Amino acid sequence: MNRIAVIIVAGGSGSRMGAEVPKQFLVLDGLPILMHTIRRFAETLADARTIVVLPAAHIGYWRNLCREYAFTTPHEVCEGGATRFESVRRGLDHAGDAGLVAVHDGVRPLVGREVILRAVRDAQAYGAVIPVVAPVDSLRRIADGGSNIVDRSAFRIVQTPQVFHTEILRKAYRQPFRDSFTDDASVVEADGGRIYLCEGSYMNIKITTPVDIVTAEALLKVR
Ligand SMILES: Nc1ccn([C@@H]2O[C@H](COP(=O)(O)OP(=O)(O)OP(=O)(O)O)[C@@H](O)[C@H]2O)c(=O)n1
Ligand SMILES: C[C@](O)(CO)[C@H](O)COP(=O)(O)O
Repeated sequence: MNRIAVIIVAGGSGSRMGAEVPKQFLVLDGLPILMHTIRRFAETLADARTIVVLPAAHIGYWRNLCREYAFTTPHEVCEGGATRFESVRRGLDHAGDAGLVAVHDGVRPLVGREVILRAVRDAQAYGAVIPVVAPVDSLRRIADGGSNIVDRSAFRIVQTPQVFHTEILRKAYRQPFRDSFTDDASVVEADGGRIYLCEGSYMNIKITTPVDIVTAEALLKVR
């Protein structure tokens, strides 16, 4: 396997969660969310270099949390930016000479070993791989003051880790930011890259609003 760098982006403010601290620091089953996430990768990719991107104002807070929870899983810390795009770009500066880079949301603490290994294996072959799941609800497009049903089989819900050959991701992240860059795949695609899909997991939720905390607590019990 190529050497791999894991960039865990946790530089956001968690505005939709509305908590007193950014959601990545909230405690889930006795441990801050971000520590669950880092552990999942350390357990699965023991030799990977792990870079954790944090809000500049919370780096000291994180170091205190690590002491408080006696969290010793190895990781490097770097300062994030105003957007996820900027945070990933800064994380990439720390990826060194790894052949592959996996970018994962710090707020997806339930990511499983199978999804991580599948994305990494497929990225070695295809260069740019993202995990997805099929929507389980009906979908409607809002248009012209009304809405129309769309064919849900034509859509997939996108997750992380998104894994790339490092040179593909580095080149893509030299582009100027666009509002359409919601994930790493959108950045690579805008640079002319082709994105391959692999199977994600319905367990791999992104903690975004308070209800996700309740869901994640429940899911942790069944793992
Ligand atoms: N400037 C930013 C914004 C987001 N992220 C990270 O990208 C991931 C996915 O973003 P999201 O769920 O939108 O997190 P927030 O931006 O923190 O949430 P919100 O949009 O509700 O403010 C999170 O792990 C978040 O910390 C980041 O590293 N740097
Ligand atoms: C990267 C991501 O988690 C893939 O689903 C998602 O695009 C992040 O979106 P958000 O707007 O930052 O919540």
